[in-house]
Amino acid sequence: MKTFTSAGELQQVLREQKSNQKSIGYVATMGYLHEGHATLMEKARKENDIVVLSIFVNPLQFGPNEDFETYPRDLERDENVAANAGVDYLFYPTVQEMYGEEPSVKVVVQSRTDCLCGRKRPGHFDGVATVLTKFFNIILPDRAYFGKKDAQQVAVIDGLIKDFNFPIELVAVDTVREEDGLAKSSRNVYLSDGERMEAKELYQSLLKAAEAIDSGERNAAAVTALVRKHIEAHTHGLIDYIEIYQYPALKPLETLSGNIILALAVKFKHARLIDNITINIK
Ligand SMILES: Nc1ncnc2c1ncn2[C@@H]1O[C@H](COP(=O)(O)OP(=O)(O)OP(=O)(O)O)[C@@H](O)[C@H]1O
Ligand SMILES: CC(C)(CO)[C@@H](O)C(=O)[O-]
Ligand code: BAL
Repeated sequence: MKTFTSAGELQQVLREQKSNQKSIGYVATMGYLHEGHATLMEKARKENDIVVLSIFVNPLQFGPNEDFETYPRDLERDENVAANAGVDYLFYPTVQEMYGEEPSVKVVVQSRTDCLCGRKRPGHFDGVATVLTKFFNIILPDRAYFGKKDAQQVAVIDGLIKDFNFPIELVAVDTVREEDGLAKSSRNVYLSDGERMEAKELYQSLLKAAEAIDSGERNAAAVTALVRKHIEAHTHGLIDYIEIYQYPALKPLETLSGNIILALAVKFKHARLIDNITINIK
């Protein structure tokens, strides 16, 4: 595996690979890699000639009171995980390399952002879309791999790829979980032991809701109330949102039908966790 910090140098190497008809799979991350990330890389490894991984904690997608400064970082450890997962090229740019003194252009996402994390983190998806536009242009991937844990992000990137005509196949990968069901996340490292025990209840609450839906519950408010009650009873976390939408359109619905997403965000002391399930109601 070769690590690049220069966009120009990586771009040159990848353009040569493309001219040799090599297919390129791309995994975008903010680092502090875990098995969720490894699953994306391994899938990219199976489906492409070349695998590129980026590690970049993107300041544009963090709000002023969020955890940009304290986001966990460990390049040496990440290089090992990436090499073991079969990554060929690791791109690890500085903020200066990506944006210079100040970005002069940004991408604004116009739809699917007035709910969930888009509403709670104003400007977040503009930052995500801006940095991915740059990465897509630098890397020119054939396929790009993203996790369904960030389901709203997948929906927004789908729009970005279609609207800007990127010739990229978006591959959405199922959420990888700990044994007790907690979605793997770089931010889990900031949970105290007590919070870590409680955090498994997030997924349990979603499973409980899925059971209720399976048994015939079709009222969206009743389902979110059930999830709220479970989380309040079993954790000290602060609920940021529990919402249900059509997926991937992210349009509201009162009576459940078709493809839906039930998503939540809960704040613990030093970590805000998200999770979701999607269900196809026949
Ligand atoms: N548990 C997981 N299963 C599958 N994909 C995941 C998982 N966690 C993260 N990903 C995906 O990995 C990519 C990079 O995500 P990122 O680096 O933000 O990791 P993260 O663990 O989600 O971090 P955080 O939860 O702290 O935001 C995204 O496409 C994300 O959806
Ligand atoms: C896609 C991404 C790497 C863009 O910074 C980030 O939002 C993430 O890690 O999901
Ligand atoms: N996986 C989402 C990146 C973020 O929390 O900013």
